[in-house]
Amino acid sequence: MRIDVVTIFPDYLRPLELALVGRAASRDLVDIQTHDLRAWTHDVHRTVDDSPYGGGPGMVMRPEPWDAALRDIVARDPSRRPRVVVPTPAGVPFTQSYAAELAEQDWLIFCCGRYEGIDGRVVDAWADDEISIGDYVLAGGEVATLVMVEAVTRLLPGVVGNAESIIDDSFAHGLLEGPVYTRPPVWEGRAVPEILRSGDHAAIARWRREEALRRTCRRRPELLDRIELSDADRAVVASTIVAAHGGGDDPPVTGVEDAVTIAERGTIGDGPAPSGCASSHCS
Ligand SMILES: C[S@@+](CC[C@H](N)C(=O)[O-])C[C@H]1O[C@@H](n2cnc3c(N)ncnc32)[C@H](O)[C@@H]1O
Repeated sequence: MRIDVVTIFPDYLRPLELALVGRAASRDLVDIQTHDLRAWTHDVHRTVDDSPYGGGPGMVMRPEPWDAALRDIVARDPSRRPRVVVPTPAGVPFTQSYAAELAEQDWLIFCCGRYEGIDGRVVDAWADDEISIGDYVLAGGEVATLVMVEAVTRLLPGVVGNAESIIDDSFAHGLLEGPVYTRPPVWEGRAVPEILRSGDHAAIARWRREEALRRTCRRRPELLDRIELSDADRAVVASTIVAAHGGGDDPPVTGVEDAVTIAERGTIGDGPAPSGCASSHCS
């Protein structure tokens, strides 16, 4: 995959030279090029912004340098058509499935806005995607691009050594991943759940599924509404909700719809663990 990033702060993208993404680049699994938008300006001050039409605070990035930069970069490989991504808090939420979709492309260009953002006309002319990494406002698109490039790159074939770890990640099956443990077996008086040391792989898989369901139910119950749940899954969800209510006065819970309803009422939280849960995170 080829990735181009256009920014007025190329040094901000230097983390892409490090760790997993840096290693992927050095192994030619991804080719990442960073470009300084100011290279496509023609005035002595290398101006990329101007005041907003209609008044108001801040500055807006002018369309001409963006258009010139994108034309130039695209012309470097006429045989391919890139997918152009503009990070913006006003965009569509970035998710794991969005990352997977972008990982299918063979060329991505990220356009890092600054100030009040990029002139809407050049966004309309070029952007295939306008993506938000969350409901908060950053100072620029560089950090959002780092987030997206890392999430996409680790899905490229060969990048993550043990590809199975990707398969079990949070969101891969629509659930949050449960807690994980390593040696020592007891740390500061806290023991690793016995089941994980049992060698019974079927029981371990079941336990992990249940932990994932409990955690998702407590922290992101709306995710449960988007996936198929077996009867066994539903029983885990129901017991989690009952436990979160102290096993108490609420009517019996029959399914995910109830979980979501209760969650929407704001009455479910990281409450007490369902009985039988061995994880320290559940106690
Ligand atoms: C200060 S923000 C502009 C915010 C803009 N006035 C708005 O409210 O939508 C400057 C740049 O940071 C980037 N940015 C800020 N928050 C972001 C987010 N949550 N997701 C993606 N990009 C973001 C975008 O590139 C944006 O153009």
